[in-house]
Amino acid sequence: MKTAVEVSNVSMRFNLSSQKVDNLKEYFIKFIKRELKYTEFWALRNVNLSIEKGDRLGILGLNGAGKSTLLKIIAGVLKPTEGSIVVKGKIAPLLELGAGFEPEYTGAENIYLYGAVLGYPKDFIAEKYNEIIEFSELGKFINVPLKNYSSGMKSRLGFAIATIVEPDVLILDEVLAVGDAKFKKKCEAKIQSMFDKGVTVLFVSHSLPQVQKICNKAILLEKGEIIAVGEIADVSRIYEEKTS
Ligand SMILES: Nc1ncnc2c1ncn2[C@@H]1O[C@H](COP(=O)(O)OP(=O)(O)OP(=O)(O)O)[C@@H](O)[C@H]1O
Repeated sequence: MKTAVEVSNVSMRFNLSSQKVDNLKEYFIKFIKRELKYTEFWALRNVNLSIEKGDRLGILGLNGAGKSTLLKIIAGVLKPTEGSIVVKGKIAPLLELGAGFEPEYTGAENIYLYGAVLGYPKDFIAEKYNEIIEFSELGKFINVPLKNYSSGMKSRLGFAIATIVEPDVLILDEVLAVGDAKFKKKCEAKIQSMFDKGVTVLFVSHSLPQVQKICNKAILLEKGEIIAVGEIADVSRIYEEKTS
């Protein structure tokens, strides 16, 4: 079996501001006077994980357990405080669609911008440009600034750009919003076709039935630490015990 994703000793620290700063001026004054106080908070602690090629891994855990933080680190959106990540092949992070969009630029311009954020070369985006527009069904709105899009339109464009590669690793969030029911169906069909090709999947969800339907393996996170890892049936049992 080949490894698709290797997470080694990953820890993530956030500095939680423990006081209210009302404006930028106040922030700078407090900053210079060294009056800013932070509480250190470790959202992930010493996470080690090896995901085999073709595995579909569910990430389970209560609110605040660190699930999204782990996915963002694997997707390269967040840099871990400690540890390292290796991802083999192309990755399609379907997390916060369009988080890298620029509101003042048109949809067409954002295809290049967001494509660059996802690490696609310019030539590749140019080649796939029409396909992206076609999938997004934005028609003439593609030349309108993003600030005039509805949230559904933004996520449609985000999905169309993020799935233009044939990914080796697909990162999915249960709460992924991709527009109306009709467009959602089209996205689900696209995701299913990636599943059929044997893509490696990382899936975050609070719905155990949904995780059981999609995944063969799972991990259970608690307060930033992995407390169970293995076959979906075994981890489900532990998760049910914890949540009942
Ligand atoms: N940018 C940030 N700054 C400070 N704290 C953060 C930041 N992002 C996440 N956290 C904290 O890290 C912890 C883990 O958050 P994360 O979003 O990974 O949890 P989760 O398991 O995905 O939760 P949920 O099920 O509620 O979506 C939380 O306590 C959260 O408050």
